[in-house]
Amino acid sequence: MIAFENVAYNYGGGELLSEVSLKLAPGSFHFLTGPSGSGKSTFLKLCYGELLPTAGRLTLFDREVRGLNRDEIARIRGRMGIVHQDCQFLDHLPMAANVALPATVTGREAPMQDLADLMGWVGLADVMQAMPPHLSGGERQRAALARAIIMSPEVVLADEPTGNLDWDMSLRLLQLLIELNRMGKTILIATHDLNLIRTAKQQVAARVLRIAKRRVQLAGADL
Ligand SMILES: Nc1ncnc2c1ncn2[C@@H]1O[C@H](COP(=O)(O)OP(=O)(O)OP(=O)(O)O)[C@@H](O)[C@H]1O
Repeated sequence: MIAFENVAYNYGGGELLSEVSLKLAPGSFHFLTGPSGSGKSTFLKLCYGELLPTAGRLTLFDREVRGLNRDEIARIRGRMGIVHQDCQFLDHLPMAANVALPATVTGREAPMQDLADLMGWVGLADVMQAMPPHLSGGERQRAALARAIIMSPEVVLADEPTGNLDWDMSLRLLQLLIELNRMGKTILIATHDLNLIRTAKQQVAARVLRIAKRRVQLAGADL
């Protein structure tokens, strides 16, 4: 589904990631961890085609990304749901409209009932008509997850989705991601919260990728 073969990435100041070779299989659950600045967001951006490798071969849904045109990359990205580190919303639109935006902009408007079901699933049924500035951090993160999955992606990539949340809210968000995985979605979460990883591993066969010294490698069972 996502396959790195000897991939490197370099923003121009020397290699940030080197010799990355790994595969994310369909239905798998991965965490990505590593120190601040080690390249977690960069790795995720490679996974969704925002950045292209500066060396090596990266395959997304069986397509080598280098050589794809913008439309082809956009189609691949349409099969992925991305929860960004800073979940931004359009402040002049109610939450339901914000969540529905990926559907609206592609002209495939989500049926109102589907939208209501999705908002209910993330626990935001009561704030569908609220404006974004009135939401708490936890509500915003759950709305960002809802927005990421409204187009039924096969893969969900989340960049520090619990970064600003308290533990209870982090667990709630984790639970939603575990449920998505049980529905068959491939999940990759960048986080430096080891407690979150340990908690998840009690419930799913999550594997942990760790970035260290520019390499991305499977961490041992010590986590
Ligand atoms: N567009 C860019 N141009 C140049 N350097 C960049 C760019 N984006 C990120 N970097 C640098 O690449 C390194 C890795 O950044 P990245 O955001 O991938 O790390 P991270 O592990 O996600 O960090 P954090 O945990 O703090 O979010 C950092 O040193 C950062 O300054």
